[in-house]
Amino acid sequence: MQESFHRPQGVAVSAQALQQRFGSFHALKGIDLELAPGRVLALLGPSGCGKSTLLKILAGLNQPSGGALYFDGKQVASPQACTPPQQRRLGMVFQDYALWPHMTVAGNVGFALRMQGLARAQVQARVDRALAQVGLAGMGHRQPAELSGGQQQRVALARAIVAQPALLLFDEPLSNLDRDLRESLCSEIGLLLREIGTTAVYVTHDHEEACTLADEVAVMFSGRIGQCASPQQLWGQPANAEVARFLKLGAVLPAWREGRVVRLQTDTDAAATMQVTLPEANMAAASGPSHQGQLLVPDSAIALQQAGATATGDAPTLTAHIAAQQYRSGRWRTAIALPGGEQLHTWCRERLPLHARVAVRVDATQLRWFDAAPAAA
Ligand SMILES: Nc1ncnc2c1ncn2[C@@H]1O[C@H](COP(=O)(O)OP(=O)(O)OP(=O)(O)O)[C@@H](O)[C@H]1O
Repeated sequence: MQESFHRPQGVAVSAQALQQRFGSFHALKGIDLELAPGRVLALLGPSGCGKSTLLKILAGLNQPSGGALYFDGKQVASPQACTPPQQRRLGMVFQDYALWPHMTVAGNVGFALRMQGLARAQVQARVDRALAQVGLAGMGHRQPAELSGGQQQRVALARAIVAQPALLLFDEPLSNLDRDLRESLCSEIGLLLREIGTTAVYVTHDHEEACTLADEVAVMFSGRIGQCASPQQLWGQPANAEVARFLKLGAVLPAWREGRVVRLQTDTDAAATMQVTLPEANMAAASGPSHQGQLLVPDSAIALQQAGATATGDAPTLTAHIAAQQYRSGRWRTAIALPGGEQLHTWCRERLPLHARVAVRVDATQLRWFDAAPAAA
């Protein structure tokens, strides 16, 4: 029986319950997404979570085994029918640039326009404009082999935008470049996307890249979206412990709560328990009166208590030990290990002895609670 899906209005991309099976392996297990025109979505997640598989369905390179995909309210993919890539008005940028080595830069960028039968002068004008937009004005006569990796990726970007696509797709385009170049090109791509206003989907496993570029970030795990939100929301209000762990927001500790009162063991001594009352806003992932679950202690919520200092006010404290320190830009980035092995990170002015026992003051207003999730099907 064919499932029924709604025809989305005013949405550039709408994925409804998308599934992808490869034989018995279920690579996408029901993806729902909506992307407004001109917005940039990053697909972020660990290796093998299904980012590229989802991008290939958007590109028309894979046909979904379930669900439906709409571009501008028109269905482009379902298990029954699939619009081919060349009819989807797409621009694509891949990790390996995929430039034709025997063509000049201008030849590469203008190829699709020539195939569309545009007049020579028109092709030239649009190629020149696209090259200027990516910072390669005047380099159209060069061969790809005469360019650096970063410049080749700019050519690929110019080629993707020159035909004014309705949707731009990026598959880890910066992962072959060194760190400095990655950072600068990433901000440039972000600015360019805002300038041209094209809807875009960008696959990456790099948190910073996702935040720099995207209006929304979908964090994926094992073929599902764990959370889709703005970078600010994701970092400030992670929806579950898996998202918090993946984003490395801090330590995620097993705990117990009754109402808003959370208790966790703070030391190897079973009697040592920290008890805090969380603000209502930090309990969004809680239901029912009491529950076993996990407490996120973000790195930003902790401060090392000076040796010998007495606890101030009723700030809760954890006992931990110094696990490692690295000197960076005049300060020590300090890893603190909690009894269960989880680590928190903070900055110190001074070097501390390795394995020294320390007390860690915790700002309870920054803690977040997650009820233990039922076992995944
Ligand atoms: N054609 C295929 N046949 C069988 N399995 C596949 C196929 N394509 C992808 N897979 C599997 O589907 C899962 C998701 O793969 P995908 O490439 O989408 O992950 P990813 O999140 O993009 O990972 P990475 O960041 O490493 O590129 C993986 O387990 C992969 O092995």
